[in-house]
Amino acid sequence: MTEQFLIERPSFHPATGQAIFTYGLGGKSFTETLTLPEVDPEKAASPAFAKLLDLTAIVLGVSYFKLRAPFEIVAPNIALSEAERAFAIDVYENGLGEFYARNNLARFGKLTISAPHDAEAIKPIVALPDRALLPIGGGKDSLVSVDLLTAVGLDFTPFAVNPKGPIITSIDKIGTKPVYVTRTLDAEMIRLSKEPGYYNGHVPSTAINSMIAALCAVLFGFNQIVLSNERSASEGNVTFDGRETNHQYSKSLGFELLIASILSDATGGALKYYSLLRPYSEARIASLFTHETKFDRVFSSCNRNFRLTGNDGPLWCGECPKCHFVFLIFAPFMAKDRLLSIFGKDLLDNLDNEASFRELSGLAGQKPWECVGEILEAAACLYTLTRHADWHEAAVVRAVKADLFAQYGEPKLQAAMAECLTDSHDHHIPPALAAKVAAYAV
Ligand SMILES: CC(=O)N[C@H]1[C@@H](OP(=O)(O)OP(=O)(O)OC[C@H]2O[C@@H](n3ccc(=O)[nH]c3=O)[C@H](O)[C@@H]2O)O[C@H](CO)[C@@H](O)[C@@H]1O[C@H](C)C(=O)N[C@@H](C)C(=O)N[C@@H](CCC(=O)O)C(=O)O
Ligand SMILES: Nc1ncnc2c1ncn2[C@@H]1O[C@H](COP(=O)(O)OP(=O)(O)OP(=O)(O)O)[C@@H](O)[C@H]1O
Repeated sequence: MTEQFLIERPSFHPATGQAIFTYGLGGKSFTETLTLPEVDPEKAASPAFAKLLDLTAIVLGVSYFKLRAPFEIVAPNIALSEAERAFAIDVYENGLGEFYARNNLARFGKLTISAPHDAEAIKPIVALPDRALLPIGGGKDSLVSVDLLTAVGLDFTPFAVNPKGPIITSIDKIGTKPVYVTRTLDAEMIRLSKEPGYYNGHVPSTAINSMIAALCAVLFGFNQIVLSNERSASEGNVTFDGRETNHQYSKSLGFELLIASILSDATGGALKYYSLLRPYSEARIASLFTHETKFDRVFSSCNRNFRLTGNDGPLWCGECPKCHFVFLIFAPFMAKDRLLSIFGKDLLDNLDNEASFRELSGLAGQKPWECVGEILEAAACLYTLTRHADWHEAAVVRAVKADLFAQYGEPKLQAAMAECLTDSHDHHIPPALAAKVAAYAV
């Protein structure tokens, strides 16, 4: 028989706040659990919540599906509309694009999802107060959103899945009571992913966290989920199997529009989902971050902090592409002593890092499989540093300068920097809020 991935109907238990998700693959059963804060059972009884729970089961399934990546997905007890089926396929194809590219698996356009048809996908409206749930990732981006929402006076509550390290310390500094969710993955899945005969790889974590946020929005009363995804997140890494694959796919604008529509239908139009930082490049976000110093000692964008088992090293490892990229985009805008005190060392004055900066700026290799900005953006920031009093003599800046100029030419680099600092109108922020934020973030 053809191998299938089975997604069972999930269950929710208001008394314990636990949502249980069960999956089947190759004769094995896997269970993932979410533990939410104390819940009003009435809120959990709405058709909107039932629909969101089913869709969450679909999205969380990617972690288990990827062990074998079979072509057939079956969900015999989860009814899906045509739009929801397309959403599910998008999550399992494009959301796992990096996983397929790195494991050389041709799955694009070949996956099927067999599930009953839901003819009434647009659910009755749920009453949700005008409050924002703000996912906090512990890095610079969501903290810039904190600053913007505070400035324009939109009431928000911090939200995190499996909070740890910089997420907790940043939320403590924000000083508003958060909503925290504990997510427990099946330990057998993690064990198997290191065994022969099984695959491992990247999963679309923003899609996962967003579905969990949607459950909380309905249970705890928030009419909007405000992401902090930058415009650079829409750029892919490599073309594989005829498609552009993107490490940050579920942070892209395309995915944002798709999930926003699915969440809106599930709640009768009550729940909005948008990224407040979509108009901005990473460089622009870095420049906005410099306005506030209170998070300097507690935030980190280094993903080593966010492993399931936590991090026993420094806040910034200083070795990964994400550390290098964030250092690079802060350098043009932040006082040098402040930047050095955040990172604890000068990443641009160490030739061991030259190859990494070359990859980030398109002078070698490919864009790293990491949460980093656009190639041209990195090149433009490096160019700015070649003319910056504090940085033009840094070892890496000197080492790459000639190649940078030869590859791009000064006019292109200057234009790219100007483009980085020009805000885009291609976003999905409610217009009145967008206007207020634009007036503040000049
Ligand atoms: C923290 C991190 O970057 N983890 C990635 C890393 O996993 P690693 O083995 O080093 O550590 P763990 O995260 O603790 O994972 C242990 C195993 O569990 C599997 N797993 C984890 C989470 C999950 O939801 N499902 C899972 O199956 C994992 O595969 C390990 O076997 O490498 C993995 C393989 O490439 C990555 O998948 C891990 O990435 C995490 C899922 C993660 O949360 N990453 C975010 C920091 C991240 O990359 N965010 C992107 C946005 C991506 C998107 O489309 O939304 C970004 O900010 O750009
Ligand atoms: N554990 C988490 N729980 C809830 N939301 C999260 C979590 N991790 C990341 N997010 C959210 O997912 C989105 C993408 O995360 P990302 O890592 O890009 O942002 P960040 O941590 O704010 O900034 P940086 O890019 O500097 O790391 C952001 O909106 C972020 O707030």
